[in-house]
Amino acid sequence: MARRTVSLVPRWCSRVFSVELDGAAVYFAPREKHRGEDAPRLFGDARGGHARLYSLIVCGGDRITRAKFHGELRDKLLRELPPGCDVSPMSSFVPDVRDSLLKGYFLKDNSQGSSTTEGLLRDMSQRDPVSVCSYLKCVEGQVWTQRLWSPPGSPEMSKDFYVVPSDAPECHPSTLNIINSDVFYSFEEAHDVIKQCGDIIPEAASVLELLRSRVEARSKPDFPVIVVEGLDATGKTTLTESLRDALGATLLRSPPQCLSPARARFDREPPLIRRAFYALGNYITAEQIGQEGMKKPVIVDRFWHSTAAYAIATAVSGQACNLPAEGSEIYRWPGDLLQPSLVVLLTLDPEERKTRLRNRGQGKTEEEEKLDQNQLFRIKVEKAYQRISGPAFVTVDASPSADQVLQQVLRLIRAKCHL
Ligand SMILES: Nc1ncnc2c1ncn2[C@@H]1O[C@H](COP(=O)(O)OP(=O)(O)OP(=O)(O)O)[C@@H](O)[C@H]1O
Ligand SMILES: Nc1ccn([C@H]2C[C@H](O)[C@@H](COP(=O)(O)O)O2)c(=O)n1
Repeated sequence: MARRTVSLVPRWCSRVFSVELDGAAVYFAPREKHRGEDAPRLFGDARGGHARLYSLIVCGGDRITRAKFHGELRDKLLRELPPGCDVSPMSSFVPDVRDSLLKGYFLKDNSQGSSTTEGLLRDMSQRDPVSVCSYLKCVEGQVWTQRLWSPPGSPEMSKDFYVVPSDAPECHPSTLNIINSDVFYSFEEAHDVIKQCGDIIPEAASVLELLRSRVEARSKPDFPVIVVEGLDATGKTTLTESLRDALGATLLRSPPQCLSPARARFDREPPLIRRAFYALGNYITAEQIGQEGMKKPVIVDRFWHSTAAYAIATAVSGQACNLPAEGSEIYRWPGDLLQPSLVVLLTLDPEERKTRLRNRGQGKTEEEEKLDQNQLFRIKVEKAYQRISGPAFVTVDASPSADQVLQQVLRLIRAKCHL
């Protein structure tokens, strides 16, 4: 992936657009010249050619504003658009160029009359960090143009571009902005995001306060550090508590207890802010590991694998093959984060996991709910877990009895950590 960073003032004709329909992406590009290609069916399918089509791309403003607005935009559209409007996720990007992804929505307006939609678009284009384009069928056949939208009656100054189909890029567009927007590879990068949120999220101050006295764990702990990972209800709590007792170890968690009061608030925030919060949680836990690991073995319930794998699986839309391939820099371990001696990933047949969830009968977080319903998301989380590089990593089948799983993991720890 090229490292060039692209300006946020979009030059549409250097970009490709992608609209997601039923989990598959349709790619097209606005170009100055028309080379005889038909526009993608996305345009031709508009009812009798009479639907009004728009793209709304979030751009301008700082990254916190953009992230917050993108999170709110879909709700706003669904709430305020008249019946007969379809809204699909959309993005605009420069193929294979990092940080070039801008997110938004494609709007197909089949409603009677255009005043409600146009009123909403006018307000948004004047007030919000969003760029609105409209699409027009220009001649017979399937030739469409894209134009920066302006409210009816305003002097039209923008240029028309032909809409031509475009090939799928080598890197899936949703992977272009993952680095330091969904996954953070240093304390500083995550810290900067939470610092920038101080004005809008009161809880940010308490998180920053906890980090003020942070001492970076510089030396390797004397005792082994074993992280247990896995989807919810795979048996992490059961296993980590048994390991603590069997090894006389300290049991820690990420995010640590001290972040619990702020967690629910950050869980409601868009990925940029939410993932920065979890990333910082790992640094606080790392500090605790540094201290406890000088006295006895340390067992950790979730750590950086969880932060990265859930973030990547959420950011990458569509099929699991859209995930970056093994070896991608997206899966690298942060250079300034303590590496455990061993990471144990518990895997479980989805049906057995559901049975355990049902039997446990506790409330679920929104992300757990999504995991349960969405087989594809679960596959993406598991694949991402397995591709993360850095510390020694082993997968353990968690379907045998709790004691059998414990014995198996103890054997692995003894073999790999010389305990
Ligand atoms: N090996 C096992 N065999 C059968 N049931 C198990 C086993 N391990 C754990 N359980 C049961 O499965 C349920 C989920 O286990 P546990 O709470 O340890 O999972 P978890 O991974 O910590 O979940 P979460 O991440 O959601 O907190 C519990 O009711 C637990 O008693
Ligand atoms: N170190 C961590 C721990 C958790 N998360 C996120 C990932 C999921 O959204 C959720 C799962 O946690 P649980 O419900 O099992 O407490 O929290 C993370 O990103 N990093």
